[in-house]
Amino acid sequence: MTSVDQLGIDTVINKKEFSSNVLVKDCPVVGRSLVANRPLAPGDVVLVEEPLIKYNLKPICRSAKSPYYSKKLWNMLNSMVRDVEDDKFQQQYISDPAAEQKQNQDGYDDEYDSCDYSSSNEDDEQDQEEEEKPETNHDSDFCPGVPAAIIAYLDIHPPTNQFSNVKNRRLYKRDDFDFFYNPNSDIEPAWLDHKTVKLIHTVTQKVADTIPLFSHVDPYDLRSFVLKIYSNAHTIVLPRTRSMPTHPSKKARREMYKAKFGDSVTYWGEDAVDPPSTPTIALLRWGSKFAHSCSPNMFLHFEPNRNTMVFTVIRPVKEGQVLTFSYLPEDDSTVGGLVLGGTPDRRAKLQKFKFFECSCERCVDWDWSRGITCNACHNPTSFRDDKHVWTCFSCQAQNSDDEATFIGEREDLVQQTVMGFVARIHGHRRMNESTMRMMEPYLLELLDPAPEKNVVAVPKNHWTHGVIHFLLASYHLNLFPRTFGKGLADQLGLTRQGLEEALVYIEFLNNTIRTHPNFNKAVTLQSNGNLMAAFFAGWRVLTLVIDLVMDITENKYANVSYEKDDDDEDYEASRDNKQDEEIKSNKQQPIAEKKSAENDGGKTVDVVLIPLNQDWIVPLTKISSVVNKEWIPLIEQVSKTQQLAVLQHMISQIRSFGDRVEKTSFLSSSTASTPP
Ligand SMILES: C[S@@+](CC[C@H](N)C(=O)[O-])C[C@H]1O[C@@H](n2cnc3c(N)ncnc32)[C@H](O)[C@@H]1O
Repeated sequence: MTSVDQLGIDTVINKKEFSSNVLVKDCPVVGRSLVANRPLAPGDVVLVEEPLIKYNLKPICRSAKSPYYSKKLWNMLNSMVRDVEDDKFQQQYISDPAAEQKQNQDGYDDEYDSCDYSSSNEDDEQDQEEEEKPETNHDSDFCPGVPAAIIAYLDIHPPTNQFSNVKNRRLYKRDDFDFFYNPNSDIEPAWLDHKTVKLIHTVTQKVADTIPLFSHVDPYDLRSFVLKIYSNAHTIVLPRTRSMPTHPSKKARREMYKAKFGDSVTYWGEDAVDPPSTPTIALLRWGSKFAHSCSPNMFLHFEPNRNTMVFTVIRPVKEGQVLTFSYLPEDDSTVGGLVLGGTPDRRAKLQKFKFFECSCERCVDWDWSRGITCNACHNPTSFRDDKHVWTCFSCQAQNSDDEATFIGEREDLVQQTVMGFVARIHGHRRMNESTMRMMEPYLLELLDPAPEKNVVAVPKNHWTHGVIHFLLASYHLNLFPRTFGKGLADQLGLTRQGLEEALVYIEFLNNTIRTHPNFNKAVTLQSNGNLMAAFFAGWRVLTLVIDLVMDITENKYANVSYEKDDDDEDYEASRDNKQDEEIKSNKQQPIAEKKSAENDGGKTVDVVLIPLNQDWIVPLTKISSVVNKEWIPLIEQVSKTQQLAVLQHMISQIRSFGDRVEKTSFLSSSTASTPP
């Protein structure tokens, strides 16, 4: 074991804690890694470090971060990557038609949008959507991207003449990059069979040979730099930079984002109130030495104000234990697809972009987020181990992949469909009207297919079952009421349905992602689960539930006294809410709660509460119980030293929501038990 001080800790901000908390060790399986030098507790900060290099994944103009960028160069590099990719794809497809389908399973982005649900008759809308496709298929922001890495290389080895005016350039030492691991085909020729490695080799050689700006570059050095970026760098999502004084309406919008924006775990900085702009690639000297785990013991966030990456412990770590974080994004922009999804998909992604077969505790455990229905006893309790054998925990029947129900084409189609909808609701794809209209019946059909279709229903313990409920909840609690009105949604029972769907999703996250099932107590393998991934994925649906409850249980007229004017259209329009009517006619008994007045310097006002709809009490109480009792105490421990503003804001919203559900359901039951 080696002390980190011996290897140089210039980039580390918390030098003292870092060198006392960790040691460098050659470990079995994960190789050279950082291990705990003493027992660590949730909330302990292991490393605060400044990136050695940082650049935009998709630069759009020449800037301090991309001084060598030009549109022409960018297009040239993208077309080189595309040519090599197309070439490779053609060769592979000619020799192996099955590879075409496999190719599409490697990523969860646009490829996952090719399923038949979008075969509606509105061609014009489809055309518009086609135009939105990015210039190259980046798979996801997780993929570090070859063109941006090639441009970033010029920061380290700048061209001599034309760019002598590039200012404030950081000077790198010759050996700055020797510290990083990369797959080296000179030592292991087998790397030449790896698709991404091969692509990087071909493109970097072509760049050095043909682009004058790179004529001074050693192709071998350029190639190993790009491979090092792929193997070691992190993606972070930064907010848009603000150079103008903030207009009050923008400030209000930022406040709204502050409340809503819970979607990027890689960016949890204190300014996380603006929507994110371009993803940024950051290479850390010491941060790159932590191993990956899909059930990690640390959580990584970026602090833009200090330009530092922070690694915080999220569960107890014993002395000597390998310190891990998730190389896969834990944020819910890839909801279900990666950290929430099945082991083969996570492993494929890590193999494709990080060049290793993941052997973390979750990947070698039973694949808990991919349960299927046993074809012998018909219970949804059959799971696959890392030897690819499906075993039913109810009747012990065993099956191979070929014999397992749902696995194969059906699973692929369901995954494509749900990820296509997720990309439209929360990703970069637009939700057009026809897609929205057919979303609900399509998803319901997946859960309960008509017998004549002769297809398997999505199994209860499969991650897509959870994500389908997340999508349905988003539809019933948000999309439908926004389009057709809250009153109609409520009248049709869709709000209650949405709350029940939200509960299914939260329970999936809690029972499968935050912890793992334990059907068979004799099974010794049991990974720890991923609290942060469950929390961030849950936030998307929680924010809808919280908004609904906080809005509908507050009597907004209680503190407003003005005479009704016959011409007051706003007043009339607001009367279509059934519950407001009931309050005004005093059918229900309001109680009061204190809250900070939003526009009044933190002054508190009395909020008059409205009893909770009886039908909603059960799902809401269950949601609140899972989140407030099982998640929040742990999240509070994690944020104890860092006090991350965004995390704090989420915690306080969830706490207020729990409080409101409790008070207004009490009010509802006391109203119900009062004789008329
Ligand atoms: C970013 S590097 C980590 C530091 C590296 N071991 C070094 O010496 O610089 C990533 C490499 O660590 C190993 N590794 C990390 N996490 C792993 C995991 N969960 N399973 C298997 N190998 C892992 C793989 O060899 C991977 O290519």
